[in-house]
Amino acid sequence: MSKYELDFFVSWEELHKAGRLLAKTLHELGEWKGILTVTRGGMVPSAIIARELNIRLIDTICISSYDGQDRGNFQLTKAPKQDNQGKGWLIIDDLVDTGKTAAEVRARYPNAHFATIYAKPAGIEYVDSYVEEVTQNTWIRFPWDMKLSYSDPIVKGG
Ligand SMILES: O=P(O)(O)OC[C@H]1O[C@H](OP(=O)(O)OP(=O)(O)O)[C@H](O)[C@@H]1O
Repeated sequence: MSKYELDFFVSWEELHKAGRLLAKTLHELGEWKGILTVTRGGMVPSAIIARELNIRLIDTICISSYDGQDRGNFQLTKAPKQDNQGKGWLIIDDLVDTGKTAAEVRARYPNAHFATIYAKPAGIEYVDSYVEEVTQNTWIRFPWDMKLSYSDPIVKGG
């Protein structure tokens, strides 16, 4: 049985708004050399932040660990070399959940600034900036994982 009891549905508009809020925070912190995007979840947030902060230098850290809601094999397929352990760079992901991905990435780039849109308590210690905290038992449904579909009226079970 899944340990996630709650669904948190995020629309494109909400994601865009949260991404802009994160960009504002990051802008106030100073100048950034570039973005290291944690694929795939960090790609849309990175696009929003890159546009707002006029960042054109973007690289990827290719890593995955989930198969649906199940934690699968941890796979790191690409981690670019960085001068000075990532100093002056932003690392962007959509969320930290257990913090395992963030811990792995941080160990490689300890001087970079790790930022996410959402953070759950177990992973929050690895994040320098985030927009919103959600509970550990919540599964976040990002807009790229959803489609519009018909819903029954509430009186009919919708
Ligand atoms: O804090 P953690 O428990 O490590 O979970 C967070 C990570 O899990 C998700 O990626 P996922 O492994 O699902 O890869 P994907 O974004 O390519 O689907 C998410 O984008 C984070 O990178």
